[in-house]
Amino acid sequence: MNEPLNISDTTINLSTRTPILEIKNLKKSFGNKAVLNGFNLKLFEGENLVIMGKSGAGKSVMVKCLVGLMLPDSGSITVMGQDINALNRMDLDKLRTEIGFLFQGSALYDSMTVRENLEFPLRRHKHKFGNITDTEPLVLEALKSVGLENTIDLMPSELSGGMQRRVALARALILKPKIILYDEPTSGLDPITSKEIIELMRRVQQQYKTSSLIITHDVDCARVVSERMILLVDGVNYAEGTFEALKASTDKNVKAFFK
Ligand SMILES: Nc1ncnc2c1ncn2[C@@H]1O[C@H](COP(=O)(O)OP(=O)(O)OP(=O)(O)O)[C@@H](O)[C@H]1O
Repeated sequence: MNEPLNISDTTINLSTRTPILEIKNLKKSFGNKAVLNGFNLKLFEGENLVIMGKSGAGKSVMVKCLVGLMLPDSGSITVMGQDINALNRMDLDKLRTEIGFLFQGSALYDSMTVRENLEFPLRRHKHKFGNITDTEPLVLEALKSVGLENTIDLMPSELSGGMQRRVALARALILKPKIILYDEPTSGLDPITSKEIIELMRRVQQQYKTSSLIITHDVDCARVVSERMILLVDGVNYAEGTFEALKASTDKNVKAFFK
């Protein structure tokens, strides 16, 4: 296994921290095309970890393996100490409530109000909070954390693209996950709305004390939200370090990310 280029930064000390999510030696090929070639990752409690990779580098394949939508050829994924490939459906479903997702297309259900969209995960994962008869306080709390409590009875079509993404984040937060997985959280948004989402991601982390895995192409987003970054090149974690340390690197593959 190749060691990643460790662009060290003395301001972060990882040895004292516990990984909440760990990917070990993940491999996935399609035919004779190796997409993930022994990818490793540790997400520590309370950190914002950004993964950057060029288009086609295998970020989506990695996310699909992580959420159980795709089986890796080999390697392991451990979430809160549990190997996800060893879990039965029920236990996997339970564990999924500890991970909130904000995907690119984070589609809200068009035919449901904002309230109903947020109630959906509460009803689906009853085991987490029990059978809640009054969902309104939880719905309002989640909407408040994204600054949109006044949209509770609106339809998604009445919201701007940025507001829809914030509601989708509220829907991810309502189950109080320990980990949030953001896949291209700013894609398709104008620069001002992107900035709002980026600020919100920082606030959410402080308020909910989540650990976040953020997959993005957006260098600005990476600069603002990342505590640490991993650059995915040729199916492996090519380089790791803080944004500033990586940006200062003279390695040509690393420099290519910051042009
Ligand atoms: N189901 C599949 N069958 C065959 N090849 C696939 C499949 N899924 C992904 N690939 C291939 O794996 C490679 C990595 O794809 P992936 O979607 O993970 O890239 P990415 O890093 O997410 O790119 P982007 O930033 O453009 O979304 C691509 O070459 C893609 O064609």
